[in-house]
Amino acid sequence: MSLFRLFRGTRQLQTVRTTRLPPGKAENMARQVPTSGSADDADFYVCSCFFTNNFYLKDYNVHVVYRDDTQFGTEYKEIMKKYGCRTDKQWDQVLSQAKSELKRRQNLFQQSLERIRQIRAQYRPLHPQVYTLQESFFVPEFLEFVELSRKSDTTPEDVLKFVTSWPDNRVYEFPVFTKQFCQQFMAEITQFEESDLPKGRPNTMNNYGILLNELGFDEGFITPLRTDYLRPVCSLLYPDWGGDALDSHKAFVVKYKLGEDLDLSYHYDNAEVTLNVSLGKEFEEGSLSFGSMRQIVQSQPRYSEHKHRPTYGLLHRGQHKHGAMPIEEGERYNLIIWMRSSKVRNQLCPMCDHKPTLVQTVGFGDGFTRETKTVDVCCAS
Ligand SMILES: O=C(O)CCC(=O)C(=O)O
Ligand SMILES: [Fe+2]
Repeated sequence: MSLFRLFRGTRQLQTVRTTRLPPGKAENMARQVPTSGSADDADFYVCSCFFTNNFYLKDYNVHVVYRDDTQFGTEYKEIMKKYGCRTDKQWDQVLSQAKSELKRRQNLFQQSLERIRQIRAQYRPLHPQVYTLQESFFVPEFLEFVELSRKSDTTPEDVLKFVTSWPDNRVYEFPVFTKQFCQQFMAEITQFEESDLPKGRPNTMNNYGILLNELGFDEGFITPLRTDYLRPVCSLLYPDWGGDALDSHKAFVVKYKLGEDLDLSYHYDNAEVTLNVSLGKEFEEGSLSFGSMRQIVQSQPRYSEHKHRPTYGLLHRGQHKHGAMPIEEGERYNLIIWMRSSKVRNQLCPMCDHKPTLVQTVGFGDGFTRETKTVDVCCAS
């Protein structure tokens, strides 16, 4: 199997939607049915800014751009003093953190492939059935909501009856999974977390949490969840953010616990639309706080707080800035799906605000594709 397929697992295979098939059978079908060449079959890329922009300096809780030592010194030496980086020794540490972040990113894809190989060879799932999406994982309200969204004459107003909405900020909440599914899924994640196997973390702001593609969830679970269930909903709710053309994703679980990560800094996602489902376990506080859209600079942004309710999902625009407030008790696990639309991001990379410069990668990369020119047959002579 090529490295590319091993990494993404979705290039040639696609799950057929199954209704309550026995787990083993559903899994076999998911692995055998070839796709018919959908948009999701495209080759995906990262933007070259992945190797320069948005480097997170943990000690100072800031994101920086690092191109080389000279640019970095000119742009940041003075600014960083405001953040408490005052001595030469502190500056040397900052510089070395930026350089090691560059190295980490350069090695990221190769290391991820190595982890995937090792996990495939050595990990024995606790609940093999949770790797293949089945309708029994969903609550009936969610299925009804999706069913309605799939109909061609359904309007956004029709589906809003199924969600709690904050129309002024376009955040939507609705029930997604059953409690039983959430428990089994978290048990699976916990078993993996406690194993000795290597783990890829979702991003540099999270020290815990698991990348789901590495564990083998993309092919049979996240991809069909995105294409068959979330895309119809997002087509209606976010047509302006490529909701009808969400053709790749990055999916992971975040975890917060006293003594580990408690919260997540204010940020925006590298996504057009994000689904954030609260899985449990038991926790106090830890709400999601939304501010303004990335492109809008407000001196006093209005924040709105959204409480996580286990089994419920919050859907929001990726570039809607948000942060997770600290938990005060217990453990909180959330399934996060950053959904990307190449149609939107090929025009402007959300991380550098330029037309993306494509760099070959493996898997979904950051969801950019090479644009194919279309010929308008009416005008062609
Ligand atoms: O912890 C949460 O609920 C939010 C996580 C998040 O925003 C992210 O990982 O992008
Ligand atoms: Fe986020």
